[in-house]
Amino acid sequence: MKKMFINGKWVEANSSETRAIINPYNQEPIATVSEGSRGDAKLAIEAAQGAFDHGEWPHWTARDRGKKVHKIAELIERDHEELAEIESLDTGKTVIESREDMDDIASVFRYFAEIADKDGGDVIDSPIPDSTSRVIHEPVGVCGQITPWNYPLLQASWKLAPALAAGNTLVMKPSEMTPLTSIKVFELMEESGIPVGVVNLVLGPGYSVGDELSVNDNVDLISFTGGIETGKRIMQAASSNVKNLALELGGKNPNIIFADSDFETAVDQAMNAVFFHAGQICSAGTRLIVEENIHDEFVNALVDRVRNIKLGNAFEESTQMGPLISKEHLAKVISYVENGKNEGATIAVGGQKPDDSQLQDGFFYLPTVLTDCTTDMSVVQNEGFGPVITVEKFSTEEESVRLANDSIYGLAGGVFTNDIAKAERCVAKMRMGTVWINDVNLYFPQAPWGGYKQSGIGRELGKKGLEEYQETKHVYRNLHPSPVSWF
Ligand SMILES: NC(=O)c1ccc[n+]([C@@H]2O[C@H](COP(=O)([O-])OP(=O)(O)OC[C@H]3O[C@@H](n4cnc5c(N)ncnc54)[C@H](O)[C@@H]3O)[C@@H](O)[C@H]2O)c1
Ligand SMILES: C[N+](C)(C)CC=O
Repeated sequence: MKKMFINGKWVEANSSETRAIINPYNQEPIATVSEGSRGDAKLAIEAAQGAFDHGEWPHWTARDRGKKVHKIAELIERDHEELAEIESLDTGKTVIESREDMDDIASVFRYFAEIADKDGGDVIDSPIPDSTSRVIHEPVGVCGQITPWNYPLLQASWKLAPALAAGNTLVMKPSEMTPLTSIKVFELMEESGIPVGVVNLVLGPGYSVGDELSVNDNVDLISFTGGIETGKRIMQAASSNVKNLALELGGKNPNIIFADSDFETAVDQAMNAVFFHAGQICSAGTRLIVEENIHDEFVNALVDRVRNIKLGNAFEESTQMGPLISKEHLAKVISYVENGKNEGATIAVGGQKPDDSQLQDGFFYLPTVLTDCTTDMSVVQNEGFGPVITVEKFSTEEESVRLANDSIYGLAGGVFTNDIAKAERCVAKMRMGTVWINDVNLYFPQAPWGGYKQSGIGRELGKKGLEEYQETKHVYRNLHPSPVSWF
């Protein structure tokens, strides 16, 4: 049985409760893990608080913290294949995708290890004679970190690496559905020799463990990645002690396809945008906005290729798309497409579970293209988080951007055109945290990631990703102290 990591020890839940973790490809159990509760979260917060208030970690030099974060990267690189296999068993995503995730994860630890000691603060030109003024960075304190099931370890790495590089202590709660790679990385962090109490892992549900991290007065920062409704609840809970707050929420991401784009590339990337990991990606390009004079040709080419996507077991080389995460999520995707149909969308391909007898034990849904879509439809406005793409038409550049921005979300989007001036005009008007020109779904540690509008607050990755985990202190020094004699 897999346990939780609290104050340097692997422990069972106080209640002794457990949870079975299943493979979404065939519903077979792959592990049993401890199921923590509010009391376990409180113990972990106490441990993190002790390590912050009385431990050595926040006082290590940034260079030494960087070395430790490099060590964690080295251990992840050593166990790369094992981690990738666990991630695929747990999520159903192809092992090729999981291997790429593990490369990205090691790079994230390397990046924050590198920049840990690169910004020692600023010297200010003080406007007051005979004084000095400087700005320094300090860790925020105890960080609560809550992660989703779709990219379990990748999203964890975006939180763990900067929090550690900045000198914080932390309690992480992974999704109850996919905790296995997070457990393994906590084993690696223990092996790296990180001081006791600095990193703590509590497993269990959001309503108890996640809520305790959000509401507890001894947590100084809550960093959450997940759905918009949960994000709103966490924001309210975090007001209890005015916590620092970082929210990475959902997206309903448009790709604008102009007639002058490279046709084959645009069709190919429209598929990459949405069918990786069966569309269970926050930045999945689930909305195609296609110039009307190529609309029909584009849809035909897309549908021809979508028909041939191979569904299957994550571990077979020929598999291009795995299952959805759970029975409940499959039911949500089915009803999402049904709603689209009822609102007038046409199913050009897909729109049902596969017939293939080999896929009946998994939570599979066929890659789906919905045409005749308009911006007011729920399938165009709501995040479905499945392998479903909607197609809308536009006739002018101005209209394409207006449609793209017609959303409560603002996570990411794309523009496909060979007219670079046109692309830049669109980019300037698109209200999204990331815009790709002639590409989709790219992210790397050097560039910040996050959303406009209801897609979130704050940024992960890049220099800003470290700053989320730092307080800023102004230090003013009077070089000639003497009475002011005001009173
Ligand atoms: N913006 C990004 O970078 C990004 C990245 C990955 C996923 N996401 C989003 O995540 C969502 C899918 O993930 P999900 O279904 O796991 O999301 P979710 O909101 O259901 O759960 C996310 C995490 O929050 C916990 N949680 C649930 N209720 C809670 C509560 N009341 N208090 C505290 N924690 C609680 C869950 O246990 C889980 O660990 C999608 O909307 C997707 O777009 C966003
Ligand atoms: C942020 N990203 C793209 C890695 C995963 C989103 O679900």
